[in-house]
Amino acid sequence: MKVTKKSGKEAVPTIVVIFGGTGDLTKRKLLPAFYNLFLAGWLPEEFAIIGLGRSAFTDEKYRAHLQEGLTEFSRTGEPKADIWDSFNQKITYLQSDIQDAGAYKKLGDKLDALDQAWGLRANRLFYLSVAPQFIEAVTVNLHEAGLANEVEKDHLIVEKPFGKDLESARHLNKLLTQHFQESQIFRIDHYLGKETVQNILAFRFANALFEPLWNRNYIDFVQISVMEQVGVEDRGGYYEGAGALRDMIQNHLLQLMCMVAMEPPVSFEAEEIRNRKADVLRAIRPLTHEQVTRYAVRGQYGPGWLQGKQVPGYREEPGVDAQSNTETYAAVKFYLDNWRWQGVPFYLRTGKRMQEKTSTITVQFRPVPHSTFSNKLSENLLPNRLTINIQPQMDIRLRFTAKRPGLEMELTPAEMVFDYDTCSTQTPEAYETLLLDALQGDATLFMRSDQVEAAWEVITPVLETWESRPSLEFPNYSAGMWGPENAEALIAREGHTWAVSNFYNGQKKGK
Ligand SMILES: NC(=O)C1=CN([C@@H]2O[C@H](COP(=O)(O)OP(=O)(O)OC[C@H]3O[C@@H](n4cnc5c(N)ncnc54)[C@H](OP(=O)(O)O)[C@@H]3O)[C@@H](O)[C@H]2O)C=CC1
Ligand SMILES: O=C1O[C@H](COP(=O)(O)O)[C@@H](O)[C@H](O)[C@H]1O
Repeated sequence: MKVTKKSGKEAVPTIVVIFGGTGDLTKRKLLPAFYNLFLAGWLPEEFAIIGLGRSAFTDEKYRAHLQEGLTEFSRTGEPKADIWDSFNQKITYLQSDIQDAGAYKKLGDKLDALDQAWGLRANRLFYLSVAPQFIEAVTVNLHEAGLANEVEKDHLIVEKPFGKDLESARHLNKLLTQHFQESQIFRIDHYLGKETVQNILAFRFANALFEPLWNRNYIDFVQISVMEQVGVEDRGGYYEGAGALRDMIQNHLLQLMCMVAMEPPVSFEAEEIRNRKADVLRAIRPLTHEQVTRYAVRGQYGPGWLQGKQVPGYREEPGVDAQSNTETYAAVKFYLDNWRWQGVPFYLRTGKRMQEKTSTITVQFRPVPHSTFSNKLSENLLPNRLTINIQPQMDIRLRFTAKRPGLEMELTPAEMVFDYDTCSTQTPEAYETLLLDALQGDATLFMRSDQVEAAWEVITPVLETWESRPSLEFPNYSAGMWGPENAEALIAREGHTWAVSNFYNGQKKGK
């Protein structure tokens, strides 16, 4: 077994209990992540997974069900028979209803039996891969059954959505902290586990080159775009009550903004990193309801064409109201009231059914203060720009201006690139990183209660304004476009334009 990337600690003997063990997330993400950690030698010898659900499975049938998911969804593909055979012996199933206190007695017996067999008290990681309405039942029952009493050893992972507004998030935090210490609770935001997202910390704080420029004196604006090609798929029921602002901006995009805007941490300790990120959220200038129309834009996709195929509009998707007011696109401009970022706009946008899938952070530097070159030559003089391509293209590229080789003085944009494709190591999935951190008790990449609440506070004026004024324009963009037209106006007001991914599938795509 290997030691951790951060502290040099080994993952200690652990039993993972998955509430929602028969659900989609377990099959699609959690089990493949645990399997790949096993494959790569990260799991301890004493390791077990207990899946829970109401569905009737024997241990054998449950393992076969998970194996199907592994074959379909794991980045390493179909598991090799001998490796799967040794891994699947670690998995058992407990048919039970979350709300039935008696089930926790049976769970306790299973946990004790494993501890006895191993001759130690293993750590316990309870994964709440269930709808939020079950959080109360799980926490109360775990507490009353005394199954998670060891603060240092027992942890809880809580999935999104973490509330649907500030009030419900506060309520959830209260429920959780009634029975658990904050240090035991890992609130997951899978974007923080993405390889390219973690690299923002390395890029910023392991290089002396960029930090002196990383402020209002040199940076013109920052854009964070998470564009998806998929529509709402079969999640209409959930998405109708969410929308792009709650589903993506409240969590993933604001977390990305924190990574870009945070002050240098003193150490790589979880609390230090999380404090610096919370500072960013607290510094975001609150929007008034009047400002929302100028600072935020919403959209909803209508029918359109994607990759040569006709696709339905959002209102035609299963589980969606024919008059739905839910936004599938959101763009917001934020300012930070602190010394570093005063006056620098941060543009955040996300949408479904976009022309391409591309998640990108663009940091645009100010233009040169005076052009040494003639007007004609300066036409090619673009401001420096740092682009962090998060997915699917994974790279960091810095645009600068160079002399085109030749006898004449001609300027041309050029790039310095760190391309993940050139690395020999396979990129782990976000859930692999996050689950390994959780196994090692490292909360750095998880959300603390104050961060979650601060993020809800930031978007509350937008949520309230949009909910109180249904859009009369929806649908206002066709599937396969880049979102509604007024998203261009939002940024054009400051003389800026949205950056399109300039490198995709190996093809250069304009400036
Ligand atoms: N799927 C995904 O890709 C993502 C999911 N999430 C979040 O993860 C959580 C789980 O999502 P997902 O797996 O998709 O949901 P599913 O609807 O696929 O699964 C729900 C799970 O909850 C279990 N369950 C429901 N009621 C009970 C009960 N009374 N007692 C015991 N078990 C119960 C079901 O088991 P059974 O039917 O056997 O009783 C099933 O295992 C949600 O909070 C979701 O928002 C977050 C990001 C992505
Ligand atoms: O949390 C969510 O994220 C996905 C996008 O995740 P990605 O890793 O594929 O970029 C989004 O589709 C979903 O609506 C949202 O709930």
